[in-house]
Amino acid sequence: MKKLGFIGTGSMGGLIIEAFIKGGQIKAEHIHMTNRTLEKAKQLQLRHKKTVVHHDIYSVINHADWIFICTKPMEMVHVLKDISNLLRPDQVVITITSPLQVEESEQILNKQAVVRFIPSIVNLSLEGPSLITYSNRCSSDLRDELTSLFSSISNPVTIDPSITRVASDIASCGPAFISFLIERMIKGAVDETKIDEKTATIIAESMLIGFGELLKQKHFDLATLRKRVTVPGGVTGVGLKVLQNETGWMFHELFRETEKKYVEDRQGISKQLNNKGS
Ligand SMILES: NC(=O)C1=CN([C@@H]2O[C@H](COP(=O)(O)OP(=O)(O)OC[C@H]3O[C@@H](n4cnc5c(N)ncnc54)[C@H](O)[C@@H]3O)[C@@H](O)[C@H]2O)C=CC1
Ligand SMILES: O=C(O)[C@@H]1CCC=N1
Repeated sequence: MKKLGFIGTGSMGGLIIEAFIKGGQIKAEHIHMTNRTLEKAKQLQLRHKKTVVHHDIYSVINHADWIFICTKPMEMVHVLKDISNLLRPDQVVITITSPLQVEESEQILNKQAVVRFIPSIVNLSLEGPSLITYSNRCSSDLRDELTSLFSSISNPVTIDPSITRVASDIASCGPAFISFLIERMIKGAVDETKIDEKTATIIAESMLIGFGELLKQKHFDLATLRKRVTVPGGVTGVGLKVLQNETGWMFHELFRETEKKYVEDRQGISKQLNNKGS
């Protein structure tokens, strides 16, 4: 059984570890992890006693076959440069951030195969998308093995690098965007009617769970679902008209802005790649 290494056990690193253990393909004792603030990794170990906490990244790579780098994008290049001469050729490096392309990680490393696995917070429920890009160094057997691992916690979608930003906006930022919109729905309801926040939140969260389950059970696609709810001459139509007017080009603007941020992040990464010393 493969041993997994984790460099960075913050929000996402920690969540992926939890999900892999819950998914059942990986045993806790096969998880080797470290974090800059070691306490974070130790906290995770309190919940999964058999996981192994290491004091530094070098010890993690000594013990693991597949190594997940779960730091912020700008820290990722430093970590890759740090470990590049210590990795065995058969080890596999898995990055989880969108601004760094697999070819760029390969340039830093020597012979190792690189995979980009962009998770989503929803993967903690062993559901939802993850976005996968395999580098050319990945054999078809390795791709199969990794796809099987990723499938244990998500629905892996292989993406072309050209759609990385928008795919990640939908898959990974999407839960935050949807949460925000639902929070706005609750606030509107509380401000404009007699409902209290707690009741509105209970109803909204319950509606969302049912909504996800309907899609999962493939009763409807989004458009059919909307049409079924919109009784001719009823209230939904009135509400939808408001949404149509108010949302306008909102999401167009959102995707333009995230693209700008992506370009900035890519420039930051390029600078680091060209800076041979660090
Ligand atoms: N939060 C999310 O929903 C998603 C995040 N991502 C990606 O996940 C990555 C991590 O994001 P978060 O977990 O939210 O950030 P975070 O800040 O919670 O976690 C990063 C962790 O890496 C540790 N770290 C940094 N440098 C280190 C080093 N040299 N050695 C050991 N540990 C080190 C930090 O101490 C921190 O705990 C980012 O690159 C982000 O783009 C991808 C998809 C979704
Ligand atoms: O906010 C971020 O930058 C990360 C990337 C995808 C989701 N969260």
